[in-house]
Amino acid sequence: MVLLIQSATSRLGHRLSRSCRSLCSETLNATGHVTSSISGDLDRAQSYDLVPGPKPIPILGNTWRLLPVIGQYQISDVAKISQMFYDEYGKIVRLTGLIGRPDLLFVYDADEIEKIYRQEGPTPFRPSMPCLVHYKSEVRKDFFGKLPGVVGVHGEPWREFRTRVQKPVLQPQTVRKYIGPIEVVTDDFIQRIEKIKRDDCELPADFDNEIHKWALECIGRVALDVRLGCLGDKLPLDSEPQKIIDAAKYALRNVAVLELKAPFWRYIPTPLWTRYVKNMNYFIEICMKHIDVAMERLKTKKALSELDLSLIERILAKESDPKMAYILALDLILVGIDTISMAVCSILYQLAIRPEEQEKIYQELKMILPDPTVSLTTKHLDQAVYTKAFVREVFRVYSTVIGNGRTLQHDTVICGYKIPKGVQVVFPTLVTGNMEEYVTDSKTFKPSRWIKNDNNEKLHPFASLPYGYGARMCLGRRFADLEIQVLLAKLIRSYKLEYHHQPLKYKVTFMYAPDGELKFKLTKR
Ligand code: HEM
Repeated sequence: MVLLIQSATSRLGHRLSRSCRSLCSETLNATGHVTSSISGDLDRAQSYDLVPGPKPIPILGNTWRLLPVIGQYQISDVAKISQMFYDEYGKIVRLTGLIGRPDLLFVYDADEIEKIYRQEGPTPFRPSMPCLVHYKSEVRKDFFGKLPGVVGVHGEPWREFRTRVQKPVLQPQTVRKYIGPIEVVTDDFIQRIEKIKRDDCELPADFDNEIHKWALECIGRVALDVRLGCLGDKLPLDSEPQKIIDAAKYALRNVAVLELKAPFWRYIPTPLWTRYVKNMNYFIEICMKHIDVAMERLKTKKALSELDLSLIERILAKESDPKMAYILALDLILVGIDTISMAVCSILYQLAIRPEEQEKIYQELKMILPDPTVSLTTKHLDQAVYTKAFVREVFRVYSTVIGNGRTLQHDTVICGYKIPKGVQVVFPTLVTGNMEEYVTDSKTFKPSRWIKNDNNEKLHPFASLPYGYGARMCLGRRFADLEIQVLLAKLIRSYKLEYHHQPLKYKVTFMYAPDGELKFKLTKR
């Protein structure tokens, strides 16, 4: 998934002097707190043109900085660029001259971020996934029609679709029903780990691919009511699971390129774009096939109450048109694989390089699950308080989705500047979550900060929002939390995780995750 940040990547070629830093930070440096307000007087606000930021070059604007060959910078620099913007220009930074898209405005002020989120209205507009928007609204308009889902959809069609699916997807009772199924998938994953592990207990260099398959298998269980079979041994090349793995891998590797580089596919169907469309068509085919089977099953199922049904069965039972279920499944699959698998790569890496933290988690799990073979329940997961705090701290320090954003739907005062409607505001969570001003002792990795905060330590609620905020907040967050908790409860309760190679750097491919071979050593406890 690509929440905004996207083309924000335009690279900074030049430096601005300190005198050009934004109003917000100037005010903050002088007084210790921010005085501007988005609800401030539009007439008295400073002109938008005065917002600091890198200057575009003629014709190519700022997009050139990502062009192959002449561009000096890579997609992987996004996180660095985001920090650089703040260091160079202050708390509000404007990036103009991006070909084929509106200006981007980076806001590094948690108070202003809070105000923007809180006044976003009933149909927040998150600028994201331009490829998917084009695919849904132009290429396959015939299929998506008037209710094209939630991802890449805005205004009333988004609100109506989200309202119709939100309750079952977010209801704790529905999500809880998946502890068992996700545990079964995770047991299979652990069995597979045992098979691929070398004699010295080291996992293969491409272990991230295995995590990806586990995420695919989990999402198949949630969104399609099916075991896709991605964790099987020696899958034939033309088997359905292998084809799904390839399609998901293709999306992971190429969508960032399509979306973050100059958007030529908007004007001509480049080979990469043609393959993208083929891939998406394949995902639709898979969703339709499995949901049609679920529908047939539902016809003969005797459910006493709504809660006896699976997520997809609940949607199917309520909607006259199965298309709602097809499209929901597609949306969940599209954003529910890379997010979770990259988050898990990051969490496992952090566990492996922080043995003391891992030991605390192991002790907690050992206490909750004296017998590691018992089936997990909600009660077990609720008790894993330190484990959850660890995950939350990984999200603060290494936010998997490095930022979120909104397209302004009316003129707004931000940090004392009058920002016109239509500008895309970026909230760089990765930077704000690590700012001392908002988080006490921000450079220290400290899970306990999420458990009790009785030392008056600062933890601004809008500095680190891994799942976004408000009406558009992550629809899959309860499933994401559940999948991560089940995996950690199973893996860390029974294995010691280590990493004995060169430290890995984090980089953005699509998500923010460690870059390199995850050759963990996994020893049975
Ligand atoms: C750790 C993993 C994940 C992270 C960090 C994450 C993060 C996010 C964020 C930041 C947003 C944007 C929210 C906003 O605009 O305020 C989002 C949206 C969304 N996420 Fe997740 N997500 C994760 C996993 C998942 C999973 C597993 C699913 C599916 C089962 C999912 C489904 C969605 C959907 C459908 C949206 C779009 C919601 C809408 O626009 O109405 N996410 N996610």
